[in-house]
Amino acid sequence: MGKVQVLDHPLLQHKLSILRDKNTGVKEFREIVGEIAALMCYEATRNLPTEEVEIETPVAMAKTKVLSGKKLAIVPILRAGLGMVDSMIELIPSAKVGHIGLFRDPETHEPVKYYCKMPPDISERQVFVVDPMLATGGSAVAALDILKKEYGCRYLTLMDIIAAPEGVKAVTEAHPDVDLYVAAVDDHLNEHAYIVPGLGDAGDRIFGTK
Ligand SMILES: O=P(O)(O)OC[C@H]1O[C@H](OP(=O)(O)OP(=O)(O)O)[C@H](O)[C@@H]1O
Ligand SMILES: O=c1cc[nH]c(=O)[nH]1
Ligand SMILES: [Mg+2]
Repeated sequence: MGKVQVLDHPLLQHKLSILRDKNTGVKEFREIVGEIAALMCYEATRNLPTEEVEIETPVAMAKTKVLSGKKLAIVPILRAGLGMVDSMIELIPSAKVGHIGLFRDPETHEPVKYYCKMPPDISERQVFVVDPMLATGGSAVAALDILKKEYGCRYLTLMDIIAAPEGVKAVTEAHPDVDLYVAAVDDHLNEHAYIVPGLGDAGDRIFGTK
């Protein structure tokens, strides 16, 4: 069973409150999504393997650590997941980026796939799938299905800023091997499958499309 970790660091909770505020404008919303993604990435990469290397500092020889193990990839679920990518790449500059385009059908709330492009060696990489919102879980489950079944990915982590309990349940049942990192688990979904209290439509607030 993958672990579900709710990252309740005070900095994350503070920034999340700004995102939730309906008066927060596009510029600040976008900046804070990036800041939250960086803080979450810091925690989600905590257990990456390291190896010892020897280097020469200006003062002496030193045995120090560098990242080892699998190469990394970041896979945003379009559109809203794009808002999390840049700040993560700043922390992990060697990561490759794949894209999965999914939108929720407004009537059925089922995910509809419209785009997919992955680095050629994605199956060998440790993949971080990112999206600000985990509502019904349909989009995240579909993205993880695509990565496993169509691309042979085996090492997957999911990062969402806000989750609904329904989404956490759907992902952990469909993909029990995948670790899930969220900054908050909210109360419930409303009749439009929006997270309550949530922050509204993350994609629209990042890109100013409403
Ligand atoms: O858990 P679910 O019920 O599937 O809902 C979550 C999905 O909905 C949002 O995307 P949306 O469909 O609004 O597309 P967008 O990012 O292009 O706005 C969000 O960014 C997730 O991808
Ligand atoms: O609350 C929600 C649910 C799905 N997608 C969003 O952007 N927000
Ligand atoms: Mg949207």
